[in-house]
Amino acid sequence: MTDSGSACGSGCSSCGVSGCGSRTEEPAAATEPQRTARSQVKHVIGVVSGKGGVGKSLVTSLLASEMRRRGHKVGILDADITGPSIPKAFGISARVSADSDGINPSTTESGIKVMSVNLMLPQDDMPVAWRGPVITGILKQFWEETNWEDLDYLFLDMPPGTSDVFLTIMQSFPLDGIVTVSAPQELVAMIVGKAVNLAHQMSVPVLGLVENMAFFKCDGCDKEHFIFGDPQGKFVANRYQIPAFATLPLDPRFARLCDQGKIEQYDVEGRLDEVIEQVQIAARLAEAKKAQEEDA
Ligand SMILES: Nc1ncnc2c1ncn2[C@@H]1O[C@H](COP(=O)(O)OP(=O)(O)OP(=O)(O)O)[C@@H](O)[C@H]1O
Repeated sequence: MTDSGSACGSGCSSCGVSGCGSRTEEPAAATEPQRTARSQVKHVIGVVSGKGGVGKSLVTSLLASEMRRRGHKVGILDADITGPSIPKAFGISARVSADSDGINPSTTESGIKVMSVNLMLPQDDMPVAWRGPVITGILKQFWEETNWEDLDYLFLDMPPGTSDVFLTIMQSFPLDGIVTVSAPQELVAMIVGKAVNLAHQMSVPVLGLVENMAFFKCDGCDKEHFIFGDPQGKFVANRYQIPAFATLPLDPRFARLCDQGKIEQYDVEGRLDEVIEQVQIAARLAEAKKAQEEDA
């Protein structure tokens, strides 16, 4: 059992929960090196949600677009293998190509590099009915063999929930931290707590919480309507000591721009600034730690 007893699957060799008194084997190395010579990814940030359909892919797309707008070199790895929605949101249909050096990702209009299983399938409505071990193998291959070139930030659109695929990503990708996405119902807030607790147990920093669909702004009266109930995000962020908090409105333009493949055009009007600041702080901390290790 773990300290809390909540995340134990008895698989000591594959479990990443730190501080477990029952561990008999150390987990696999936390970071696999990238094999392709054409990749230099500086920082990896996961975007997670305890529950499906709350807007995790949307938040991944908005964070990546905003970082790109600020001049960073950005990539997205669509790790939601069974429900990949990133290519559609950015209007990418060109299949990825491969050469002897590795897989070449597709590029969005503003220059974000994207790798997704949907960019390898002959048709984008072809289902992916693979079990966990196959999916985790593919994700590792995407990480190790994609020619990302130089990237400042790689965002991972993680699968929803806390499945075995989620656990593998938390263990085997060199994450600087995660951003978690929730919606304003109590149920969602409770499930966010599970993902956050798991991240804490695995020693992955939780950098920010984005409460999506927090309110709807009416054209007629310009008033904010809390149609899904009272916002929970601020309370959840305080409770789990998450340093940054942001809200996004329920906005039909999101769905429209995603459908049109033009999500890069959405202006978040500074709503994600606090979260982005924490991402940049985590990046600086990781760089300082790396420099220290190299000096030692
Ligand atoms: N704030 C919002 N306003 C309007 N539509 C939204 C909003 N957030 C998300 N949507 C729409 O809801 C749908 C689901 O969003 P999204 O794919 O980002 O969720 P998800 O959490 O990644 O889902 P899954 O867990 O299934 O991967 C999309 O069509 C998206 O355009």
